[in-house]
Amino acid sequence: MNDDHIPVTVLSGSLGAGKTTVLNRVLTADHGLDVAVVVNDMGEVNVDAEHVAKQSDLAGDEEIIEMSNGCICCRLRGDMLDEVGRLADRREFDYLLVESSGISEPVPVAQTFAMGFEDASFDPTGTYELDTMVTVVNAHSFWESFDSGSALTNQQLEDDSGRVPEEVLLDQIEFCDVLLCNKCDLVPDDALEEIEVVLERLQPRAKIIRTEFGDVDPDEILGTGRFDFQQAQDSAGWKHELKHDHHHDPQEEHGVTSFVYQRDRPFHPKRIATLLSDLPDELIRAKGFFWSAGREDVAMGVDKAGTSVRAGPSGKWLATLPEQERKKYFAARPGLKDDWSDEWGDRMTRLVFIGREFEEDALIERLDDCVLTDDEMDENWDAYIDPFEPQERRELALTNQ
Ligand SMILES: Nc1nc2c(ncn2[C@@H]2O[C@H](COP(=O)(O)OP(=O)(O)OP(=O)(O)O)[C@@H](O)[C@H]2O)c(=O)[nH]1
Repeated sequence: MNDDHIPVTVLSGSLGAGKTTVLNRVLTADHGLDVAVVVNDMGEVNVDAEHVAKQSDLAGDEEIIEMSNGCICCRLRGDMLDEVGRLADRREFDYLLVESSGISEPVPVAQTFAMGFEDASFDPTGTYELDTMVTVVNAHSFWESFDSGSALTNQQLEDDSGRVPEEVLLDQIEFCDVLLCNKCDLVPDDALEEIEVVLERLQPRAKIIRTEFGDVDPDEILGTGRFDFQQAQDSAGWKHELKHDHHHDPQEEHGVTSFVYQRDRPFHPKRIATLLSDLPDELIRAKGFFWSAGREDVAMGVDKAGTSVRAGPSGKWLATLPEQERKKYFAARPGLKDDWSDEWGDRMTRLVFIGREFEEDALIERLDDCVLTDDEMDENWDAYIDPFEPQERRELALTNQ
């Protein structure tokens, strides 16, 4: 921690998860810090900021900056920096707490503080230091979504990039240092254990803390020094499982299962597209890439968050790169070569599935039915219709709602 930098904690979490409640708790707690606050509301009126000011009974010299009519992860990125730059000029506070809107993507918000933003007049890197990324999870709606076997949230708002709340919530969970499992009073204890297992599977690095009405010890979210951009970026459970694909056997705990599906033969494009549009509802997360026969140029990415499924071209196979470039790539990433095949290079399938009470054997069998048969291996794959790349769009969003 740089002593002359102002530490920053960012609170994320879906709408109504309890971010403002946590913020108020922290502002009224006795931690000896002068905290300045940025509150990002999406609505016309800055309800939260008014609420915070009222509830926390802030003295006139405390600072609350309201950012509304846009999201600090996209449209208001530069504006937020201008504001915190002005704040820093006065330096009458020693901690900055940011409540992002429910639909803010955490990565760009973190990047804004950790690396600055090209369009902004203020460069935060000499003044601020990102200390802790906190995600508040609404345990009650998270749990209900399990039981309904469907969405992780039932809000239908899309953010500016057209992503649905479930995808954003998963980003918020997968990219954070501390997870506050809030509204625990509304959920029975055994369900809480299950929720924790799911959260751990999705995000093994984060510290998980159960809260009711945001009753967290401020030390758990202020001045923790836990944030590390690279670690946060690499910390998603699915990345962890892919990288340490030590266990292809399903890992089961409290009915929560995760496993890596890996095959070196391609899928039949039509069959895998059909399967991807009909994945079990109990699957909370699917992520990774696969080889679709006929697409020896690009890997297909899969991203399932709750009910939303996206599948489409996600990057060239390394095997398509010129020898020199490929060598450089491998040199920088030892260990990557382990899976290389003489015939097909890195063309292969590696998919991580995380779900609750779903029948993994049945899913594995269905996936295996999508893999090319011996006869199909000898066919002309170019004749297959590619459902993953329609004319106008590079990405096909398969949404099975
Ligand atoms: N039962 C229960 N209610 C809670 C808890 N935490 C917060 N609430 C209530 O849930 C509602 C939403 O809480 P907020 O703190 O405003 O949530 P938020 O995440 O800031 O919401 P947005 O700013 O709209 O995204 C409020 O009515 C809170 O009083 C909790 O642990 N249990």
